[in-house]
Amino acid sequence: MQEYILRLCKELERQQLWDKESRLLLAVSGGADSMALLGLVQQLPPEWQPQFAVVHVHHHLREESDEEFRMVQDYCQSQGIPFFAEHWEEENHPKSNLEMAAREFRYAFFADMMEKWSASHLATAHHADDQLETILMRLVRGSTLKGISGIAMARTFGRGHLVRPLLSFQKDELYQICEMAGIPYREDSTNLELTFTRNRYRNSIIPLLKAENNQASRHFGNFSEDLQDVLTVVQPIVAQSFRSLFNKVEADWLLDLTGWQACDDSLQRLVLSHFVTEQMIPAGQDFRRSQLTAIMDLIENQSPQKQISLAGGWQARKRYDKLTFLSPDSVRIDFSDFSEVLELNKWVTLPSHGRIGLFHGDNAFSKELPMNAQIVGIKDELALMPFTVRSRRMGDKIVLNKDQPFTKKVSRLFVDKKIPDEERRKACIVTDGEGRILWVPGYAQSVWLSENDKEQTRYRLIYIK
Ligand SMILES: Nc1ncnc2c1ncn2[C@@H]1O[C@H](COP(=O)(O)OP(=O)(O)OP(=O)(O)O)[C@@H](O)[C@H]1O
Repeated sequence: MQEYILRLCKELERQQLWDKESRLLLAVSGGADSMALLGLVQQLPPEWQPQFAVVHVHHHLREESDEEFRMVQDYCQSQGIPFFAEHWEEENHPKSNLEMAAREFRYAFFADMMEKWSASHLATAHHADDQLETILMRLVRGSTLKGISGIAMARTFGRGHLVRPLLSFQKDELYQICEMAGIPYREDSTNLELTFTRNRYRNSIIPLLKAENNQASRHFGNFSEDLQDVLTVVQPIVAQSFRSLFNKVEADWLLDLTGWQACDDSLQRLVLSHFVTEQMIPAGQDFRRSQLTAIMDLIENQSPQKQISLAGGWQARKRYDKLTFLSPDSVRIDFSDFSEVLELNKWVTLPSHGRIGLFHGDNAFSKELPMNAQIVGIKDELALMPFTVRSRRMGDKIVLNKDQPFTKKVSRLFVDKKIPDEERRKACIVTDGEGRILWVPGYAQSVWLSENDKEQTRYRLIYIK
């Protein structure tokens, strides 16, 4: 045990994670990892032991959660360690993206507790095997440079710092620490329940890598540190270019493309990566590299006016020599003046959500469309090119019903269908060359559209939400 404690002290010194004046919150789930962290911190020599308390989130996801909660609580009570817990009640669980929501809830509580307890540091028990999995998963699915550098040993969080003192410890060693120090733990089932992809890596892929070289996780850890070192050194140069090229306008960011073109290609990519990881996505979350490529493509695209949707509700809008990154809040408002002509065989990304396209009437590629694709045929003889997709405007009217056509205000249509306000704002309108409203995708079809999408028409419109 002494050997492990010394190792932790060395790590604290090397990385300057905390000192005895710090106030430390330990995130303890009840698994071997975080219980080992707690055990180690308890046994730190006085020069490295800060004041500490335990924070725990009861997720109410599994029956065992109760047992874990009680075990951590009882252990803290018996050791005289302050213990703070929060419940994520079942009625607050979302239907999808449970893992992400659980994580957000957890970290919001941790940040809140840092305020309340005046903590300077929060420590989680991420270890070398977590690091290996994270880097591998991010490399495989495509991530930014910062993303593939893995879990950082320390970063700013809440009113202080989030630290991971066990990143150089292997999972097996954490089990050993619990056994040696007689610390109770429950099998880490949080992940088993929540992260299916991670589990595939953990159970199938990582064992193969470790069979190849049992020091694999240590080597990934070294790689992570090396890459983070490189990024730290390069960072000031990139940040300086970023400041000279990007301007913040309220919640949005403006990029001057003239200055951008004068910049070296490699620096462009680094600056963009810096922008998305530092400004667009919440700290600690990963960003797909394909998003970076999409932005580069938009910049280099011949067309002077174009816009694309990005992760997290952001939009990139190109207007000649300016590229605006619209924040999710601005996107909601900005949709009010959106208008784009539909070109044959091309998708237009809608600022609110989804995409819409104009295609030939044959059913050639219907098979490749997602299940939620909505397809309508345009009656050949009636609607006139060019077709446009735009946001709603005051006074928009649509002609409904084939047998007895009648005109209806689009706003009335939403009222009748009891569509919530935020949905109404996102709705789009397709018009023909005469400005007649053909379609309000998802809500109403005019008499200019065929009743049946199987009917032969020259053109079809496809909307994918
Ligand atoms: N319910 C919980 N209560 C307190 N701390 C927790 C809880 N769940 C996880 N933690 C902390 O977070 C660490 C990482 O846990 P886990 O791997 O389950 O989370 P994760 O979602 O993968 O983390 P991250 O998204 O931060 O990488 C644990 O070792 C522990 O310190």
